[in-house]
Amino acid sequence: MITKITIFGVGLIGGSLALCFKGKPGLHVTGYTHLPELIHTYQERQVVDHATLSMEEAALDADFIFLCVPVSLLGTYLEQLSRLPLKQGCIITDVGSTKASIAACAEQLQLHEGVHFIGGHPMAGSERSGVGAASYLLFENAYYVLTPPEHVPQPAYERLADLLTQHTRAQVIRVEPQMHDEIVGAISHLPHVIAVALVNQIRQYNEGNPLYRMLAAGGFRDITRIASSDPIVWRDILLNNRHIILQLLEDWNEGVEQFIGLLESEDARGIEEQFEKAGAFRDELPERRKGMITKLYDLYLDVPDHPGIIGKITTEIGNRGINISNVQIIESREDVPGVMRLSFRNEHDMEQAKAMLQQNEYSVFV
Ligand SMILES: NC(=O)C1=CN([C@@H]2O[C@H](COP(=O)(O)OP(=O)(O)OC[C@H]3O[C@@H](n4cnc5c(N)ncnc54)[C@H](O)[C@@H]3O)[C@@H](O)[C@H]2O)C=CC1
Ligand SMILES: O=C(O)C(=O)Cc1ccc(O)cc1
Repeated sequence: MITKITIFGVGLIGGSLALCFKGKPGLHVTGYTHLPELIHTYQERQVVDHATLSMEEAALDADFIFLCVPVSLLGTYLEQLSRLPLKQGCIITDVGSTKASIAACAEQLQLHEGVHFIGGHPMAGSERSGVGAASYLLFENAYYVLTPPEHVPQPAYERLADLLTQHTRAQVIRVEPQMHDEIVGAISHLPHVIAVALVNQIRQYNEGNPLYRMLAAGGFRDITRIASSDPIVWRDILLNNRHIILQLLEDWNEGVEQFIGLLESEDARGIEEQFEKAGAFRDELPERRKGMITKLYDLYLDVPDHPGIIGKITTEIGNRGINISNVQIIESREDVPGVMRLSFRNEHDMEQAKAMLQQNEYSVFV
């Protein structure tokens, strides 16, 4: 028995899902696009088993349909699917970053008997977009939120949850749509607005003096990476969740006012307290990077500006039989690698790597 999976919109998220499923025994992946030129791209990148411009063909015998298009198009796709003949037991799901509106839309539509809609949102992604940025590792160890309506039978929910758990290696979690939008509004949508506003503030200063861009350092890059996210995808998310985001921005303004007060009154202790409280909360955020679920032990080292140095360091550690679970280069300047973060699964490995690096005269800090 072959399980047929159809993906509408094979971009960053749709393409990453396709790569998780493609080539697995018993699974067949079809990709739908409205753009003829993308058929060739999908085939060239071998991201799907079959690519089509026909919605009917894509939907006809699918066991699972994933809607992976921008949020403003999800309702239209769902509505079109509700009018097509679908396979008995077919599960339609989406990956949209907001959940209340598509849940309401699904409730209004009359899906065929035995066909179910279950909202979904993988809590992983990037500032990149398009199928070229897709990766089968994207969802590993991330949360994958599902928002099933109450009337969806448990076996249908479990079929989808099992498919996702097994092939994306994400952790499926069930959340109510409105609560999803409130929380994701705060932890994802608000930060995107702030990053974009901050970059645009500096961009304007830079028009008068290009030193702003030249001197922009690691902290600025760290907190503004998501300002490079896709404008269409994010236009849709923000408009769709605008009521919640507007409330969040009011709270944000209160925080800004509070800071203004602290600076005006030269409240040194108050400023320290803000950093202390924020640091304590942030340091406790769970690490859920790819390839790990548990806490990681991190080492930082200054990377000298030599060609091949990163490979040399990781090889030296590997040669001692020490497993590195993650490597990240934290850019502090645009022209040199900067600081390298090496993550280990346990303290023993970290300590061994630290001793070895220090013996080799690297500047290491924990
Ligand atoms: N970007 C991210 O990090 C994340 C995005 N999402 C959600 O995933 C969905 C897709 O976003 P991405 O994959 O990032 O975007 P993307 O731009 O990489 O992919 C969008 C896909 O939709 C297709 N598409 C665009 N306009 C279309 C139209 N008019 N008709 C038919 N297809 C159209 C594109 O061809 C492309 O395949 C969005 O709903 C977004 O909210 C969810 C989690 C993370
Ligand atoms: O790149 C990042 O850090 C993100 O925030 C990715 C992301 C974007 C949109 C989502 O709905 C979920 C995750």
